[in-house]
Amino acid sequence: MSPVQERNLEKLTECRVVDRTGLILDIFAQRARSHEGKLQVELAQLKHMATRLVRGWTHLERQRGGAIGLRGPGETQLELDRRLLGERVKQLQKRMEKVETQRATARRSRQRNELPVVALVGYTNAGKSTLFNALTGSAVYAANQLFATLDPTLRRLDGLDCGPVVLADTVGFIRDLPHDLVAAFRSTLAEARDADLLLHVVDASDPERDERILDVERVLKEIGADELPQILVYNKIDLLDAEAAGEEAAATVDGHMSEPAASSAMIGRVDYLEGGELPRAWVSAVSGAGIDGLLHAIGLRLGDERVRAELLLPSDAGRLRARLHAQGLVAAEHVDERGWHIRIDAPRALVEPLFGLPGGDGDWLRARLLAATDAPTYNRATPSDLRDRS
Ligand SMILES: Nc1nc2c(ncn2[C@@H]2O[C@H](COP(=O)(O)OP(=O)(O)OP(=O)(O)O)[C@@H](O)[C@H]2O)c(=O)[nH]1
Ligand SMILES: [Mg+2]
Repeated sequence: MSPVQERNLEKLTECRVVDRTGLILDIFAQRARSHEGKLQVELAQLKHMATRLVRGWTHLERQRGGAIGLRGPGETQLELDRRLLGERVKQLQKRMEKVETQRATARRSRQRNELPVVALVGYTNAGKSTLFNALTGSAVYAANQLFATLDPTLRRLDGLDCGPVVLADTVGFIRDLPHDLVAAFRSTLAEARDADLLLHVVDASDPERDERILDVERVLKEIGADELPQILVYNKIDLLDAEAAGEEAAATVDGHMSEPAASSAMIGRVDYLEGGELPRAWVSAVSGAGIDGLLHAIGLRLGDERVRAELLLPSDAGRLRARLHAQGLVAAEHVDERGWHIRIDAPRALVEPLFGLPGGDGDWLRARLLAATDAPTYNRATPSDLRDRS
């Protein structure tokens, strides 16, 4: 090997060690399955390559012998590389925008169809896809590798107390997920950001699980999903020995428990803690322990976050009715001689902005909808109530 070759090899090796983003991207590239996932990875790789080009990553020149003929007058190899990269990046960005728009449209229509979204988030390898399978009874690719899942997978989940929901599996998080990567996977992570509930899956057998939880919280913050309702799901409890697991579960609930603490019989239970702490569920996605309890907890948690009511709008309240439709809140309606009977069933977050409507409409809605949520049956708002408000 010539000294030059040796130096290049050195540079390359060095670069693989320090280039964490590049390494992660390589893994991502091997795992991406869908069109969207592949686009995201290629885009991120090119952008990453562009930052290295600026620093003069000269061995690329030799690799791109075929492109020499494209070089414009007076253009150096570096400039050419940069231009070609820039063009490809632009092309990919345009395609990504299209895919993102499609995804956003699908998400909005799901909201309109009143299906709440429950997203599985968590550190890579925590068992999200396995849990996804256990919850939906489907077979999604799960493997003992980092980043087995790159593309979000969506399934409808029936049989919950709160009605059907959409369950979303997502890409695993890691410590210090480079900022560029968060941006690159924006549309995948948007599934988490726009969810109604997050199941934060933790590998209970991981000795570093507490740090992992903090790492995931940090990424959630970065994508603007840290304020969403969450259930902490401690998975893989089959790997904890029974006695230790019992103590663990007892320790987490010490002092705040609504039920008496017990032993390993607590495995598979759900703890509802006080003082703003997250509810915790203890499950094994592999053995199925605790899955029923988790399903029940999801139903309860989502029940809190939805507004359900029936309203009777007089036929002259067309403007308010239009607003309800535009916001995607109307689950069903029929009209008779008394007016429009409108069934509202929607996430609270979509309903609350309407409480600010002018002309008394907002106050009227607030009174009707919030009262109705405590007793989610028929709300006796009558046309005369509606006229009284002015
Ligand atoms: N023993 C045990 N292993 C589990 C359990 N859940 C998942 N695993 C294993 O953990 C590994 C990772 O599972 P995945 O479901 O692919 O993890 P993931 O969180 O989806 O990983 P990424 O998609 O890479 O983020 C696989 O080998 C699973 O079989 C569990 O409850 N018990
Ligand atoms: Mg997965």
